[in-house]
Amino acid sequence: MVMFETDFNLHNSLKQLIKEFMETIPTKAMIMCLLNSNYKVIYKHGELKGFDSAFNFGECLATKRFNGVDLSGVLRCKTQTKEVFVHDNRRYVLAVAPVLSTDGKLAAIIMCICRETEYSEEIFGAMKIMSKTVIKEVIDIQKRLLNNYEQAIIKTISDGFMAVDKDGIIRFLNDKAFEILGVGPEAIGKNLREITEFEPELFEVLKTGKGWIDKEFIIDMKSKKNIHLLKTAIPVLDESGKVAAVIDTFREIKSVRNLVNKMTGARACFTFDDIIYKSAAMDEVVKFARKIAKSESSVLIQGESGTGKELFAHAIHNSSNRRCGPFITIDCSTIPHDLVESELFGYVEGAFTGARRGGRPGKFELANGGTIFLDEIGEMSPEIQKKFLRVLQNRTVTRIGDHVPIPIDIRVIAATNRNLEEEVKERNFREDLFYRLNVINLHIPPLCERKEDIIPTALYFVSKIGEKTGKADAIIDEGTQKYLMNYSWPGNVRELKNVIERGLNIMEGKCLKPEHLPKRITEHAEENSRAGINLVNQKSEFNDISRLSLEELEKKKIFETLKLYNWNRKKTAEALGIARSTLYEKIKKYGINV
Ligand SMILES: Nc1ncnc2c1ncn2[C@@H]1O[C@H](COP(=O)(O)OP(=O)(O)OP(=O)(O)O)[C@@H](O)[C@H]1O
Repeated sequence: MVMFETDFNLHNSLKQLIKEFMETIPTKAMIMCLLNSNYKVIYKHGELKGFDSAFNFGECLATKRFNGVDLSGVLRCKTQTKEVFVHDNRRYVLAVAPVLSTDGKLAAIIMCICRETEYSEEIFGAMKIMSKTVIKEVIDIQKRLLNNYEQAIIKTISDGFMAVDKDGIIRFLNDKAFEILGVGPEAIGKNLREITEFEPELFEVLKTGKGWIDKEFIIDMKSKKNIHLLKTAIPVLDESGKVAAVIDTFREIKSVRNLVNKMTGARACFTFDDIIYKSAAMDEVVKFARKIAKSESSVLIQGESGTGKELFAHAIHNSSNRRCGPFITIDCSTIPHDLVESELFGYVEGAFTGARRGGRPGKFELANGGTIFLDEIGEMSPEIQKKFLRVLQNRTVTRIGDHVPIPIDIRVIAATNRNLEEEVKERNFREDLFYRLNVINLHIPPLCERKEDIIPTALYFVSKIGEKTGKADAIIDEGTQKYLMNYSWPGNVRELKNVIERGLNIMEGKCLKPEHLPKRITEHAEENSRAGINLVNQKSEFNDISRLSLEELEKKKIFETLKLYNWNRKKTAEALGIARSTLYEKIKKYGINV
């Protein structure tokens, strides 16, 4: 861009000068033109009989000859020259003044052709002045431009910027570099070794001329310890190809991570406003979660699959003081066993004097300054549980292959649909880890225990999912609502969401009807009514919800087992592990039609 502007300025200035000069010349028998560095005529002033028509300087000069005059010498020597030549039995003077840029390259050519009788040394002198004046002017512009650009770039880049000369003397530091390295302007002029606690690898670059791009370092400065950086070092060579300086740009890894998190979506998307409920049970859970969101303590969220554990984890993070930090999710059930360690703790590539070069950070490091959400924590292997406990105790992680702990500042939210207390009893889950995680416990009740939430949540999904398909104002008819209420929702809110999405996809009008529901829901309701279970009409949902739901579950279990064993009571009693007489009593109690 700078070059383009420079050429543009150069050519414009030259055109102007040629024009002004030609206007002062009384003779008409003269042409002065400007050629670019590819020998193409870009400007022509004046007239010369016999040369005007079909006169193509570009072509002539492409062969570096003009009317038999060999110009290659002039252009090669890059000095101003003139020759006399004959055209149509007349003698002409051809004068050429190359315009050279600062690095000695051909930037343009001023060329003049005139009858020998019209020629004067002033013309030649003027051409010389033109080429010199302009180039000086342009160089000044170029310098000014470059200076402005450089300053603007260096000032505005969010990276630290350091220039070190061939002896390792710091020649330049920008404001960001002062901030990151914890040094002041007095560092300029000092040897790099004086401000670091190790032999800086930049000396290697000065020695070998080999730089690097985006390498990770943890460095200790005299003024500041443990700076975790991503660095790029570019050697600057002099004319003879020797390393004259190194330009070192760097940024703090936390800012790199913030950027990565932003780009890769390692953010919590939901807030408490996204949690839909009407039930008193859920109201209590949400109120409690809002209260503990600001705390720094670990949270263990328990609940069946699809009840919204992840949703709560997002909402807690977004209401916490860490909301601007990363939110990193680890699904402990899906990371391949042999990758768990490197995923969680990261690894190093190799170590070298003073500074440590990193391989890849683990999820704990990525979560630094934010929240780590460990989903399905119950699936974590005992070996990893042990290592994880150490991270929580020491608040540091050590990358695989390294021995230096990296301090981390994270809040842990874990979730499971297992009964973790039972897992502890069964020795599948470490007790010490359980207590560390279970500082705050949140239990999300299954959807079947909070029937008042079914319809509001279903309507919410209609408007949310319907937005994309133009069915946001669809209604759920009464019959459909009854089916939804009578179903037991083993997949909880996730299942409800899927059912609504499916229904919206297959329905044609504006009303979600029973035929738009999956068979398992309508059949289930019919079975329930055959079993004498009518969940919708149960009046006392509020009075003693836990007792009623237990009974309801028992009734359902007996009905399903009877159905499974083709209404054979002996087999059913055996399968349920109860006496046949007890089974008869229950069938009678619950009014099941067998
Ligand atoms: N109360 C709610 N209001 C609105 N949407 C909800 C609610 N509860 C759950 N959802 C939605 O249901 C789906 C499942 O929720 P989520 O993934 O949080 O459940 P989970 O308990 O973490 O499931 P799993 O144990 O299988 O990981 C998500 O799309 C979520 O947004």
